[in-house]
Amino acid sequence: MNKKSKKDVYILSGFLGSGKTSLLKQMIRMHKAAGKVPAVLMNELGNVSIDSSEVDQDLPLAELLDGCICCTIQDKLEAQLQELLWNEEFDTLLIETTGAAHPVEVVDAMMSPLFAEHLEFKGILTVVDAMQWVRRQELSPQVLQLYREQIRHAGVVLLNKVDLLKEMEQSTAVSELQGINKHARIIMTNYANISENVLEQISNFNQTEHDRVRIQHELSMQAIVYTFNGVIEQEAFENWMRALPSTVYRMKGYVPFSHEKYPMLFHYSFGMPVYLPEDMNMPKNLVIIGEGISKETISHDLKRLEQLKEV
Ligand SMILES: Nc1nc2c(ncn2[C@@H]2O[C@H](COP(=O)(O)OP(=O)(O)OP(=O)(O)O)[C@@H](O)[C@H]2O)c(=O)[nH]1
Repeated sequence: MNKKSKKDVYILSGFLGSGKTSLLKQMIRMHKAAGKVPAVLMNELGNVSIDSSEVDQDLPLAELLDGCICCTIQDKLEAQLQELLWNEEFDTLLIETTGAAHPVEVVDAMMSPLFAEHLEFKGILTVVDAMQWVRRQELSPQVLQLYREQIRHAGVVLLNKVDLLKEMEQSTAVSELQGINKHARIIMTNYANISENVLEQISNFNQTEHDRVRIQHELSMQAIVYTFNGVIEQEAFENWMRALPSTVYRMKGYVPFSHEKYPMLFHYSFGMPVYLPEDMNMPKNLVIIGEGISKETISHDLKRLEQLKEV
């Protein structure tokens, strides 16, 4: 593991051909200009990588081919991430997803409790092909639904290829996208050309701690990592879990219950918890993925459960 242990992670989402690789190139340029080293993880559906030749040779690069991060190749993703974290020197990880990926599933696949404490999830940037958006009625209902999901969970939405639209169409498209995600910053781009202050909207890129906390609260999607120091009562944990808002989509990790020798593997998906005993010690990390949730509140509440057990 290198000197800066927490790596900022951005997910680049968007339908096929929308401009994700163009955005990746812009983000690499921006990070380099700020003196940061970005690493790139590319996921493609085919078994040959086409886009990886677009990435500068000197950057750490991992490729996941022949399947989508969010469903078929989760294990490979874990292995690739671990390899990058342990063997490469970098500050930021840029993940380019396939056009078929659901963003919540990608965040879920990426935030493994085995190493989540080394990752700082910054947000999702979704690229929308402006012309395809105008003609979206030609898409199947399933593809249209995926489109909406990619927009709904983004911190920033790029309405890309605006050179192909008339001015009137541009403003209509912007308000339609804002209607789907009122928290996101919607920006019109050509060739995904964004300015540095767009990254400032979703990260602590050159920012004070105060600004970072304020902006994090406004983000659409968050992944929070809590590391337990002590043990907790299962009943108290379940009471806490039941009081969570419905915008917590997913939790997973190893929870140290007072009655168990080792932390238990815990999975929670849209309200349904599953517990599995472990027969060895695992990192006591709990990953919480959702929208409009506060890291401070969650950390405070879980710490209190640990303190309850101490007295
Ligand atoms: N006219 C126009 N073309 C663009 C713009 N941005 C990207 N393109 C073109 O659109 C095509 C797809 O761009 P990419 O950046 O490769 O998009 P992608 O989302 O990575 O594509 P896939 O990896 O195939 O999903 C390329 O031929 C780009 O040159 C734009 O703003 N205007």
